[in-house]
Amino acid sequence: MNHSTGTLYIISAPSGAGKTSLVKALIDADSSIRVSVSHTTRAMRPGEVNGVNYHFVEREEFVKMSEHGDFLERAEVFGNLYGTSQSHLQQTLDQGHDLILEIDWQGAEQVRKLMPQARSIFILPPSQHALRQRLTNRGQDSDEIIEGRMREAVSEMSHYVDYDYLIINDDFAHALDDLKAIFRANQLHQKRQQQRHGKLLAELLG
Ligand SMILES: Nc1nc2c(ncn2[C@@H]2O[C@H](COP(=O)(O)OP(=O)(O)O)[C@@H](O)[C@H]2O)c(=O)[nH]1
Ligand SMILES: Nc1ncnc2c1ncn2[C@@H]1O[C@H](COP(=O)(O)OP(=O)(O)O)[C@@H](O)[C@H]1O
Repeated sequence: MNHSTGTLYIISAPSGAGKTSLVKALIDADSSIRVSVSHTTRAMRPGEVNGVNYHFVEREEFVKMSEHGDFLERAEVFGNLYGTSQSHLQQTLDQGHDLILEIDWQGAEQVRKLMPQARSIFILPPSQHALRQRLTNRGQDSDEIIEGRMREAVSEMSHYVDYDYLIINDDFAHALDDLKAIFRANQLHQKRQQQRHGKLLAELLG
């Protein structure tokens, strides 16, 4: 038995905490890890690419997909719909790749019920002040949108207790090390399980 299934990871954080930057740095360092591309009805930001950052769709198309059962999970966040498409998800895991879902707490709850083996990570900013600073410095949202995200941040952050791991993204390099450590430890665990399984199978088959 050389084949092992990848692990599904849920990563949540309030908007602006740095989850997209951390996940990008993680996959730059380990190309075997995949990130699921969600569908959203949100408007595209400058520099975003359809099919890369998100699949940008009209509300009508999203609702149609939802009624068709295309989503593993979906939620309304900041007045926009977001969802994880089922297609390729299991295939990616079966190919042995770890797969990351960057989703909010509502989506995380749905995925935990369906796939209890998923590991979940919550990323916190060092302070609300730093969070506002990052949203402002990112320079992609209006003041009104930033205020809305700050209001939602408190409610999103209150769910961190439900996650397996908590990372404080104060110093970026330190937070990235923590994230890498979680993936590495799990990969080693999976490898060990695989060795055990291989040994058992060899014994069974004589
Ligand atoms: N439930 C769910 N939430 C999602 C999905 N994709 C993104 N989100 C969440 O939607 C929120 C807003 O994401 P986005 O518009 O990219 O803003 P950003 O977090 O400020 O970069 C974040 O909390 C994401 O985690 C998804 O497929 N499902
Ligand atoms: N540890 C950090 N210190 C300072 N700025 C950071 C840090 N991590 C991320 N940022 C910056 O904060 C902004 C928001 O990060 P982003 O990854 O877009 O957050 P999210 O995906 O959680 O909304 C970006 O401009 C990013 O470069």
